[in-house]
Amino acid sequence: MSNPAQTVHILGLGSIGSLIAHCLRSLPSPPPVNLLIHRKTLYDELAQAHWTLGLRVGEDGPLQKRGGFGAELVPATTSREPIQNLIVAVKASATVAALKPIQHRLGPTTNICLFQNGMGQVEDLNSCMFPDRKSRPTYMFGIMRHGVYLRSSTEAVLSGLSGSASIGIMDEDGEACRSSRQDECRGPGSPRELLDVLLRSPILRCEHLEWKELYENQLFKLAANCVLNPLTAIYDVRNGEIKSNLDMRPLLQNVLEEVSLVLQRLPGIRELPDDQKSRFSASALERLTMDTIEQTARNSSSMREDIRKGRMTEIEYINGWILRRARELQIDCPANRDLMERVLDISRSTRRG
Ligand SMILES: CC(C)(CO)C(=O)C(=O)O
Repeated sequence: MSNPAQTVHILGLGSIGSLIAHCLRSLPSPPPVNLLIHRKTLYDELAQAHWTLGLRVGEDGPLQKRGGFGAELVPATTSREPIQNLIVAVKASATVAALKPIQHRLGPTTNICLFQNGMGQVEDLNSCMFPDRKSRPTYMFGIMRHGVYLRSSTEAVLSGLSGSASIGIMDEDGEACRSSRQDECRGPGSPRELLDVLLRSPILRCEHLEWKELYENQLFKLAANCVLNPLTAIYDVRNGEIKSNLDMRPLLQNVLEEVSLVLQRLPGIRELPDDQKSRFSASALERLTMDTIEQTARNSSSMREDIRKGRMTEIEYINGWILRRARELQIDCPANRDLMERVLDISRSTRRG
């Protein structure tokens, strides 16, 4: 990917966006990486850091700096250059607002890879920005299982190397690139080319999953986020403390029991044979969540960080998404509702204060 048309644009420089930007610029013969920045203060801070981003592996690991980034201040940019590859790492709730100013640069040949927590963003993008099927970009999804947080706007901390990521490609029907379209999927500027670049990073440890498997993994990650994110935000603790805190265990189990009831009734899951559906049982989700807690024990979750920094959280795309599906399926989910309300209350008071 040395052709400037193959530039990877990154929208959102929180912990995930910074990690991906850093990993891409760490590759041998790295692709051009262009940072699309909304906040003038962040743009100025990066300019002061001579357009470098730092990453520490482990809290006390050495600071590894990477540079050579392009950058555009999005609201002010006059560029009309079409965007071929876009990685979206803004908060789920900010997706449409963040993409609107660059809408004229996106089209059916754009590859948009969403590296976000939560579910429902593609539905939002399609209804608000791409109502016409023919104008829609190719969507890819990334699931991030790394524990990573920002120590400052130009320094990310990866809590360890035990995390991993998964990526998959949807076609316009919501299915993976079919085998008959593999060539189309692999050509220059194709989603597969973007995927191959991401797969090369030894730190990201990305695996490629077919759509069905990716969708299931999104739901597993969502289940873990439904407990980990709100609990760490409400109790103001690091991820690992959930495991040792016995008070939180019953709450965790109640939330996952409701999540399990909802997930098992979703299209694509409810048709599965019983032995495969059992991967969505409450006890299976609890085991997966415990694994995530262990792998990211030293991390401060994104929701806890949002609350501490007085920013909006993604709760409506995590527990909120479960509650919307539950309403359609007429399943009562009091534990999820309660967690969401508590996070919204704390968020309102910290954002006011
Ligand atoms: C995996 C986990 C829970 C890591 O903290 C995360 O996704 C987050 O913080 O949002």
